[in-house]
Amino acid sequence: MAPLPKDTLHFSAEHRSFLEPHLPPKDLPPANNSSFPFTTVTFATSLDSQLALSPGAPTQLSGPQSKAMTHYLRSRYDAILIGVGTAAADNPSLNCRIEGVGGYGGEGLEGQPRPIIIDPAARWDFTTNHKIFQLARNGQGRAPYIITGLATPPADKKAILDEAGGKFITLDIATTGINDHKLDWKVVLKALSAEGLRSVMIEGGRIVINSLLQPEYFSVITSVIVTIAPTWLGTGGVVVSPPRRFNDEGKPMAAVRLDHVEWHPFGEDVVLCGKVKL
Ligand SMILES: NC(=O)C1=CN([C@@H]2O[C@H](COP(=O)(O)OP(=O)(O)OC[C@H]3O[C@@H](n4cnc5c(N)ncnc54)[C@H](OP(=O)(O)O)[C@@H]3O)[C@@H](O)[C@H]2O)C=CC1
Ligand SMILES: Nc1nc(O)c(N)c(N[C@@H]2O[C@H](COP(=O)(O)O)[C@@H](O)[C@H]2O)n1
Repeated sequence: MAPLPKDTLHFSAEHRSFLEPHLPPKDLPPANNSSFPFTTVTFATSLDSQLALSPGAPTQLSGPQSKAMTHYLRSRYDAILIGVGTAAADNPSLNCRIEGVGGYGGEGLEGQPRPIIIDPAARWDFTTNHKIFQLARNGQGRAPYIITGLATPPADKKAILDEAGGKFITLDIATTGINDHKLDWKVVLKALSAEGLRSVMIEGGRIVINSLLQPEYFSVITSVIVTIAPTWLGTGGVVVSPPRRFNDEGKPMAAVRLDHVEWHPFGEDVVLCGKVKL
């Protein structure tokens, strides 16, 4: 057997049962054009609700145990979704590095999620040297699908995607001003189902999460899994804080609340699982 890659991660069986009620069932039926995928919003945050020190500064919040948990999650979803801000800032791998999945001791690409990047104006400036494409070439991850509003995306980028096994998916976008593109998340999720993707974990960043955690989308969020790291990043970071809501009398109320909540310690971090309270 070929040696495992050096960055292979391990996640012990004893922690898996805690997560199970919040994950897609292993026997999910095939997706179809009118279904929504099993959708989990999942990210790592600081105690001051920040994803990173700044949009251009990749910030390790998860400790080793919760990082392994995130990779176990990646093995359980058909797709993993981020915004172009994250793609541009982090040059992420967006693969699963848990022992036993494809490229890490397993067969083919089994257990590797499809990366989805929300890029309405096709501004992500990628080359074949970006990690995601290197991993796809090495058989350690899948090539991305990029969701855009452009009917004709740039030919050079399309060629890179085609060669790697990825593609652009064009959707209708409401444009409300320069650099202000708004995709309807229900349209995005249905488009993933139409691609046969039955489940998706949405990792971030801030704009993605804050736009998704709004009442019109509560019904399509199946679960929420948040890693909380014992650190304050301080002012000026990338903050998760969805828009404030107001009740019928115009009084402010919480933007979102979770119920069916469970907490689990992973090393120095704690992982919160729950459902959006409707
Ligand atoms: N700690 C963690 O778990 C995670 C941390 N991060 C961090 O988050 C930061 C990036 O966050 P951020 O800058 O907010 O970027 P995002 O990844 O949220 O991407 C934002 C961009 O994606 C497009 N987009 C997102 N939502 C929509 C929508 N509903 N409709 C249309 N377009 C949309 C827009 O592109 P356009 O501007 O072209 O219109 C928008 O500017 C990075 O620092 C990264 O490290 C990211 C993920 C997880
Ligand atoms: N779970 C989690 N913990 C952190 O501390 C993080 N910074 C992130 N970031 C997300 O993971 C992506 C990087 O993934 P790869 O290791 O490159 O596969 C990053 O782009 C964020 O989406 N997540």
